[in-house]
Amino acid sequence: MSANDAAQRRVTHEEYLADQTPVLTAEGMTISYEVDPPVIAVKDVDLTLNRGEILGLAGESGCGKTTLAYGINRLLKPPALLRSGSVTLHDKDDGDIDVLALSGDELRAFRWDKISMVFQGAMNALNPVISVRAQLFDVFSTHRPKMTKAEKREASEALLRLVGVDPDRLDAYAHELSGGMRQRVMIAMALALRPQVMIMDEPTTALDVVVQREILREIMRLREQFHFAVIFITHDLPMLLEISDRIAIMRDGHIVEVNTAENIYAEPQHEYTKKLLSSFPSLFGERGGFVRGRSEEEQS
Ligand SMILES: Nc1ncnc2c1ncn2[C@@H]1O[C@H](COP(=O)(O)OP(=O)(O)OP(=O)(O)O)[C@@H](O)[C@H]1O
Repeated sequence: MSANDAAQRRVTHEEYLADQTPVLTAEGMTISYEVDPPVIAVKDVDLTLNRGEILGLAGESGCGKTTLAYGINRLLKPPALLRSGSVTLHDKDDGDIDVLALSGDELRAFRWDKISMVFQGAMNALNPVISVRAQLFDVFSTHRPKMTKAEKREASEALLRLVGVDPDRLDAYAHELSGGMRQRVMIAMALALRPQVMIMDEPTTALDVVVQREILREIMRLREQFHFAVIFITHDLPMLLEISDRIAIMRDGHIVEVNTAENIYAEPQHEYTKKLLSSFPSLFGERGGFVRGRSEEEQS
């Protein structure tokens, strides 16, 4: 094989995985909604997230993506019920943590610190009547009680700068911010304690395309800087192909295929993946490259 061939050869999923270290493993996850009749939303799902990796979770509305994410982060509320499964965080400091065994206080300490979540529609997650400052301070007060007020202010300002929000917005309330800014503030909160895993559930879906792309770029840049891993949930497969290292395709509660983004695009194995890909005609034109690779100027 020539050097050129080797450079161009796509790696197989196995080759890709051989270079990776898992940060989160979920096994045998089955989650139901105990209504009449019960809805089994997630069916015997296994999912491994590697350190520093962006794993896209794609699939059409109602296939169980959000339910799986909530199950992994212990956010399920009745009538949702985790019927079976295990979730292990392979913590870089404390070794393996059995997430499902954490008690109330342990769980509060764990969330945001080890795994944080950016929800669909930040307006629901941010409290509209409390200032951005108070919400960021609250994360620090709960998890880093020794921090002084000055340290919290400094850290909060630095976080806002990181996500491209002017620190003078600290005194603003969520309802005074644009949708894009709210989502950035949410990302800042999720980054506050430098978690090893971030779960992002449709974090940019409600935003216009320009703001969406800006925020995706920020997420990619921050990931390079802080090496967190991301489970990125969306039904927008073209976007996932741009930003993800690997993609898991979910359908009707099952993960039907997982592979590197390149292999999912070039050699989809499952019929449903093929169908999903073909439902985005734009994929068969020139691919975007808007987040990775080319700069704005090069694209224009
Ligand atoms: N509270 C509930 N009671 C009963 N069924 C529910 C409830 N919440 C969700 N479901 C069902 O569980 C299944 C999975 O829903 P889920 O929200 O996880 O899907 P999703 O892939 O995240 O969809 P979307 O992209 O629309 O958010 C769906 O069939 C949904 O109707």
